[in-house]
Order: sequence, then structure tokens, then C-alpha cells
Amino acid sequence: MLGIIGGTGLTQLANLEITHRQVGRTPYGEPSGALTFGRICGQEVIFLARHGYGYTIPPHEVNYRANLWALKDHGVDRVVSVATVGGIHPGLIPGTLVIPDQIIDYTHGRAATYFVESDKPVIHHDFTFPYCDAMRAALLQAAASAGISLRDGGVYGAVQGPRLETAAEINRIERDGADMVGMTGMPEAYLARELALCYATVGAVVNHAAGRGLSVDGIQMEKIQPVLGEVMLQVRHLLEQLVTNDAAGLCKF
Ligand SMILES: CSC[C@H]1O[C@H](OP(=O)(O)O)[C@H](O)[C@@H]1O
Ligand code: HPA
Repeated sequence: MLGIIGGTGLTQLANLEITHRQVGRTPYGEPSGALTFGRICGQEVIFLARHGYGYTIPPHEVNYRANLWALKDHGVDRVVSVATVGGIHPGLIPGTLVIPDQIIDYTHGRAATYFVESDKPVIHHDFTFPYCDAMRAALLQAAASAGISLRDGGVYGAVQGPRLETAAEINRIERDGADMVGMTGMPEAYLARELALCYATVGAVVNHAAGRGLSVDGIQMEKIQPVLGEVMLQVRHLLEQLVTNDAAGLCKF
């Protein structure tokens, strides 16, 4: 079953016919909220709002382990994560949708593995390609079917937050090779790998990263809001096409 993790601007899915909600308890504590079970275009999905349904949990306090564990525990085997990002690459202007293919992790102090010291033997998971190819391909196919323009590939720089970056930090992150910046991409993607979930991210560019674009007064949430509204409409449409293609057997998971 498909699990959808919604981020900023996607605390609920307007096109989800809700059947029920269930609190998902896990050995790692409480997820960000109850799991929302429902159907999109007749297909069963589970939705979870990463920052809570009231948008109360900041990125560094999200219980990423509990979120992914709860989804898996309820039958999810593939996950679309929706994440808003700041655009660094000149092609990633506000309003763009992008399917990243790589990650650089700048986060720290987050619970970033299910393994504990007493686990023997020590396991090192391959993470060369951090996103699931099949899910990336399914998202790109859905965009093509629905006529939604979507950029294929890009490096997601995962920062700690909750503050936004300085212009110099963005310059450094760009030199490192990142094309976009967000605060939630890690450890979410890696934990999905440990749980063998087929996971990919839809990045929604909602602002120019700090010091980029024409803005002289920095990054203002009031300016982000209208872009968020527009871009999340596209995301909902994309998700509808994704589940429709999945039901028609067009996705090779
Ligand atoms: C300027 S909004 C910052 C906030 O939005 C992103 O959240 P998400 O990835 O869940 O959409 C970013 O990572 C920050 O948490
Ligand atoms: O500019 C940003 N930086 C970090 N996270 C973000 N999430 C949306 N925009 C941004």
C-alpha cells in the first residue's frame, strides 16, 4: 500500500476520502499524528502529516522513526514524501516540482537509525542511491500522464533548521553540490531504506534559497504562502495520477 507523508502546506489531502484514523503506537514513540486511512481515486492509501495535523512539530523534532515504522506496521510498502524546499539551482524557481535523486545530509542530533548498540552484527546499509528508483519512475510517469511539469533529478541538501540558512551557508551548500535545501529529507529517507520501504520525495520549491533570487528582504513566510497553495494543488493532482497509474498496473514496484 502507498503511504503519503505530507509536509509544509500539506497537512491534509483534500482529495483523500477518509475511512478512519488510527493512532499508530511504535517502539520508538508516537508518530506525528494518527494515521489517516482513506482512498484516492478508489485506491487505498495512508496519509500522515509530518509536522502534525496542526503543523506544530518543527523539523528537528519530528519523530521520523515512529512515522515510518507506523506506516510500515500498517501495511505500507512504498512511500511518497512531499517536502517543500528552497531552490538553489537557477532552474529551481518557486512553483517548480522536482524529484531529487541525491541527498547531502547536514542534520545532527536526530535519531537516525533503528539499530541500537546492542544489535549484533553491525549492519551498514547501502545508500549510494538514496531514493527508490521505482517510486521515482512512477512519479515521473504520473507527471507525464497528467501533463504536470516536473524536474527529474537534483541534490537535496538536508539542513537542521528550524532556522533558515544564511546566504553564505547557501553558497557553501551549493559548492557542495546541492540544488535545493530543506529540513526534513534526512533521516527520513535513510530510515525508509532501513525498513526496506520504496521511498521517493516530491520536492516543491516554494522560495529562492537565502541570498538567491531578487528578494532583498530575505525569505518571508507571507510570500511563500500563495506559492505553497498553487504548488500543492499540482501535488494533489500528481498523487491522483500516481494511484491511478498504480491501479492500472503501470507502476513497477
Ligand atoms: C520555509 S518552510 C520550512 C519548513 O518547510 C519544509 O518542511 P517539509 O519538508 O516538511 O515540507 C522544511 O523542511 C521546513 O521544515
Ligand atoms: O529555503 C529553505 N531552506 C530550508 N528549508 C526550506 N523549506 C522550504 N524552503 C526552505
